[in-house]
Amino acid sequence: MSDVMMRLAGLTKTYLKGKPGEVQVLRGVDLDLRAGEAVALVAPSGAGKSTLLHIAGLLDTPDTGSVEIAGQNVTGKGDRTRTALRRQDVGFVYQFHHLLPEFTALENITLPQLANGVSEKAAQERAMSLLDHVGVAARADHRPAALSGGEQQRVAFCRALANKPRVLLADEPTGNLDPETSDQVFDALMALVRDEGLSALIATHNMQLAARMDRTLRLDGGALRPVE
Ligand SMILES: Nc1ncnc2c1ncn2[C@@H]1O[C@H](COP(=O)(O)OP(=O)(O)OP(=O)(O)O)[C@@H](O)[C@H]1O
Repeated sequence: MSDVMMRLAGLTKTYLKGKPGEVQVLRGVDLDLRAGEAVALVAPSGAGKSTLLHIAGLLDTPDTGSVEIAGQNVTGKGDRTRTALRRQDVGFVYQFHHLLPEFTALENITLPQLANGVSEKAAQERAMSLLDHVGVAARADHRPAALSGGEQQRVAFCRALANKPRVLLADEPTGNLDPETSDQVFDALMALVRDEGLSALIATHNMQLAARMDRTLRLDGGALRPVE
């Protein structure tokens, strides 16, 4: 189907295969993430949420099954191609921001664009527009240590979207914030996702945040099931 932005089909993953401690984490994960759709991923701790997000984000490979992004089958491609596709098509947000401490907020968002061949002027314009969108433009020249946790996470969202990915993957993007800040920062993320027309798979333990997305899937027993 043409409106499927990311298709995961029959993904399996076992750690320590044939060794003591073997763990079969994914046992056949299927997901069609449609263009412009935001899907919440909920999972008990240890169910394999990070494993799934890393495979979807081309940071790891499945044992079997395939990952397709915008109709292109990524499975089996070499490291270099997968890295290029990841840079171009996928934005990643983690629970902790992972911003570069020695660079300002603005620089953290311009650097990935410069690495992708964007001109400095265009990169800065894009960065400022994103920062403005999430309400931290006034903090553009601050380094991460001089920003609040919520501001750091907003900057991390901007960085993830800097290169205009088609798919956003997020692993507990507001998980380290207090509930009120988490709510506001999550609103900023959803506004970005909607306005940029992104397809998003966002892991959260918070069912109220999950309810703001288009649908919710639970990862349990190695497979995805809808949550009503
Ligand atoms: N490299 C590895 N080698 C062996 N076992 C691993 C490895 N990575 C993860 N596991 C195991 O696989 C299971 C799933 O791990 P994963 O990190 O994907 O879970 P998770 O759902 O993200 O957990 P959490 O919500 O607690 O972060 C866990 O039992 C974990 O201990």
